[in-house]
Amino acid sequence: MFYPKTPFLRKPQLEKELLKINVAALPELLEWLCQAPSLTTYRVNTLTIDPKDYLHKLEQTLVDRFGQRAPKVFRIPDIPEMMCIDPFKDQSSGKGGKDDKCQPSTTRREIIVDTSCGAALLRGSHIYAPGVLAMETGTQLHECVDVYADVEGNCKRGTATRYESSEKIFIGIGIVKMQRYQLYNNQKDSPSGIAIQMQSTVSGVPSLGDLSDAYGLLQNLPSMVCVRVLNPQPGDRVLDMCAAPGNKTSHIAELMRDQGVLVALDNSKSRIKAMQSRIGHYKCIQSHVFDSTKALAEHNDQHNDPPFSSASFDRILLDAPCSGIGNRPQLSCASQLKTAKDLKSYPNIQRRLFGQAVHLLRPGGTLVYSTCTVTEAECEEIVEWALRKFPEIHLLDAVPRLGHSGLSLPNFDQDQAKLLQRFENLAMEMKEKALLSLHVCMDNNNIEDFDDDDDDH
Ligand SMILES: C[S@@+](CC[C@H](N)C(=O)[O-])C[C@H]1O[C@@H](n2cnc3c(N)ncnc32)[C@H](O)[C@@H]1O
Repeated sequence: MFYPKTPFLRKPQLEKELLKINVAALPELLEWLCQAPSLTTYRVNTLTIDPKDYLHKLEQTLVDRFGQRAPKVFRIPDIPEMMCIDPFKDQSSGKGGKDDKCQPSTTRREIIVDTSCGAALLRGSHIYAPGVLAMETGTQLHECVDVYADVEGNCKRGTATRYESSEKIFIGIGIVKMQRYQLYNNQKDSPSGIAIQMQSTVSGVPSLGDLSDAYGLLQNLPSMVCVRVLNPQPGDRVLDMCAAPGNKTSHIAELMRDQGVLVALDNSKSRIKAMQSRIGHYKCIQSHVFDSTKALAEHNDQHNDPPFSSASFDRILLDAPCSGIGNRPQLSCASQLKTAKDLKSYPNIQRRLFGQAVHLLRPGGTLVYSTCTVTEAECEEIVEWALRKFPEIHLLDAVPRLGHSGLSLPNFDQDQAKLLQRFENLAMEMKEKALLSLHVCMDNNNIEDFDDDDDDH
């Protein structure tokens, strides 16, 4: 059964480039990137529900769906708003996020999806109507089908015959909820709704669909750690420099108990618009379409709208645009990465954003820098550059600590690297970590009016 060992199967040039700029990109890392994390995590909106009540609600949903085989839900003290579902917890079989019982059958008909849909299925999603690339003629309602992802990208939407390819990835087994005529024959309206309800996948992650609602949001563990490291408090003045779609923004607002000012910037008009419709009800959030590389005003007048005066924020989150290679599983490489030039373009914008953040942070404030990628150039090298460029800042331990240390570099020793967090595991023993991310806590404390009472860390 074919399963990729690198996300760069179709882009070997890019893989070569990555290996050049990232010594950590060993074959194990590439293989790990192709695999889905086994942990599913929800963040509870603590302004609308008590996490204990949400836990019971989630447990009930799992029992209704899976009966006695329902996976365990658990919480950890450091992030009480996080619910973790791990099908392999306390089990000796299926270790490492793989369900060996989920196998294809020559007697079942096939459904083909693209690799981004395939990745979502491995994390527990169902297949929605627009995602079905191929369904064989004669496929019946409620029929059990094998689902494959097309790595080559050659399968045309509406294909009615079996799609032959040596590089199609078996994803799992599903039940048909929509037939061909519903998917492809309707000229007027584009089809919507669940077309194939997944029963099981090779990742072993329960096929629950997305249970996000007003009480809980499907969100990866490192994203939650990131906001917990920022440690926003009610009444703070916080800047989220690259905010859309606003998943970390709403977490910050909830930890602030919706009290204080949370400025959310993003340079994408459509993404800010979508974010406003989702989280516009928080009183503390002020969102703007704005280029954060220009967020610092030339003159220090009072500014309510961007650009802002220097030292005007207690805490800043810089969740930077990045190459996105750490978003697992990567069945074929991140859609924003087309060429080696794309890969090399990110450190430049990350440095420009970082420079603005340092000036906007008040003395004694906290800055968290995070990415969802693995390259040293976008992670440790950015931190090493910032420490050299801005002697007024220094690293603080990123707590709570659920990831590993960062990587040490020639000018960035192990003691410094230990203060960072990297959610990546080359030894493969911690597959539950969702995506890769790196956090830097900064505290520019050598400025004269440093407030000693502010004991953030
Ligand atoms: C990693 S995503 C942010 C995800 C978000 N923090 C969350 O948790 O939901 C990076 C965002 O940076 C935005 N972006 C890219 N360049 C920017 C810039 N110069 N100024 C502001 N936002 C920018 C992109 O539009 C994108 O929405």
